[in-house]
Amino acid sequence: SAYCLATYRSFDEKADFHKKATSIAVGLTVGSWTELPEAQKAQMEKHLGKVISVEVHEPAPGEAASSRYADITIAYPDVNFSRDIPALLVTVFGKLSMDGKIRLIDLSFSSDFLSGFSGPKFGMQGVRDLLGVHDRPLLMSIFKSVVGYELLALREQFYLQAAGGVDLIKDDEILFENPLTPLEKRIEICLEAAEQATQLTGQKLLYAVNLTGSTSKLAAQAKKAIAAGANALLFNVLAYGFDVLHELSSDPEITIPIMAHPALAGATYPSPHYGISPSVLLGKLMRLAGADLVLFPSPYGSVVMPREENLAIKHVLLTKNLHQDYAYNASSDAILKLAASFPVPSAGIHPGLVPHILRDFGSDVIVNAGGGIHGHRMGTIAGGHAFRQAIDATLQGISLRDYAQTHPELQSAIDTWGTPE
Ligand SMILES: CCCC(=O)/C(O)=C/OP(=O)(O)O
Ligand SMILES: [Mg+2]
Repeated sequence: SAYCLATYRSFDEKADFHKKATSIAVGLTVGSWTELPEAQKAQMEKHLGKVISVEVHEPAPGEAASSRYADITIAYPDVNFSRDIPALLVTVFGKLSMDGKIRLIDLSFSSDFLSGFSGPKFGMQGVRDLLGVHDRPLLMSIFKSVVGYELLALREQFYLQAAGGVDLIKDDEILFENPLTPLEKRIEICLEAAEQATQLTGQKLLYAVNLTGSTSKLAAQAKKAIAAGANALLFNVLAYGFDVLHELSSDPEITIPIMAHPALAGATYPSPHYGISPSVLLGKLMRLAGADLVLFPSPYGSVVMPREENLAIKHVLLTKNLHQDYAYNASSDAILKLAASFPVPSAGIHPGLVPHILRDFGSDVIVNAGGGIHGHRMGTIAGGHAFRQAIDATLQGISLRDYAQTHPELQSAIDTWGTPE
């Protein structure tokens, strides 16, 4: 049979980690092993978890005993669970997530398990194709201060963002269905504004409207949005669960890209001793569940995630396949290639940070900002221009300060937020 692999980082001052690994492998699969009669063992073997590796890290001299840990990899027979993310997560980290200082730091999937997932419907390439932009990073802006606003105010704010040359505009994740700006109306006025802006910029534009409401109505709500002309969806995945994203992304009638927002991720990824690593939570699982674009805190903004974690997310969102061809995964010929998801490092991004973003992510990235656009001293349109100028300069290998000498919007952004260069 084939296996899904989970790697944990377990902290314990004196545990026998090999013993612990065996108890995890048995406890989360067949329950008990040594006491079983031989006849039963033969029958249960295919359900038995296997310890793949245990790497113990003893504290260095002078280091606290509490820093002792082991990285433990366990192979779980995929015959033990159904082809859905809840089944996998409950198997590999359900009860175990509550059992002391232990963190899920990696997951890899058997081809059989992956066969249950078609991944992102558009992915990075598909989003680029929709916009007709293949030669540079994309630029996205975020509505700011939307709650309590009337349609006209929203329309105006949308137009100013679009006129600044952004490629995508997203609702803020805290904008829900409300009497002032109901979904269909919001879509109508924003797409009108988009058309008006396109006459100025010549650019196409995606507007990711926030898909909200009760889970049972989400698919219908998405189709209502599409009927109203929506061309992208924003979705607060973690508040609903990965399986809801999977349902939406695999629905053939949902024919527009889905943008995954990381809201609530901070409840799970930050601790080094507990929870789930960002590359799993905001990387592999988002792509597996079918997110076309994935937002996550950048290493340099206001809500910060360590740079190595950002780079790990980038890797798993873009890598050619999520299948780990392991000795235990017999069918290596059916390696599936899920479409790559667009990385969107976010929060506190301003034009001065563009060189860092392109250094870390290259061109396959979406530069995303709310305050960094609306907070521009010369106004929102200038905010978009400043970002486009920063991207152009960086792609040409010109320093922002030099480029700013002939580009006032960029100069003004540097005056306000500086640039680490
Ligand atoms: C990581 C999510 C970022 C987000 O939702 C958001 O609204 C960012 O806004 P700014 O920090 O760019 O103003
Ligand atoms: Mg937001």
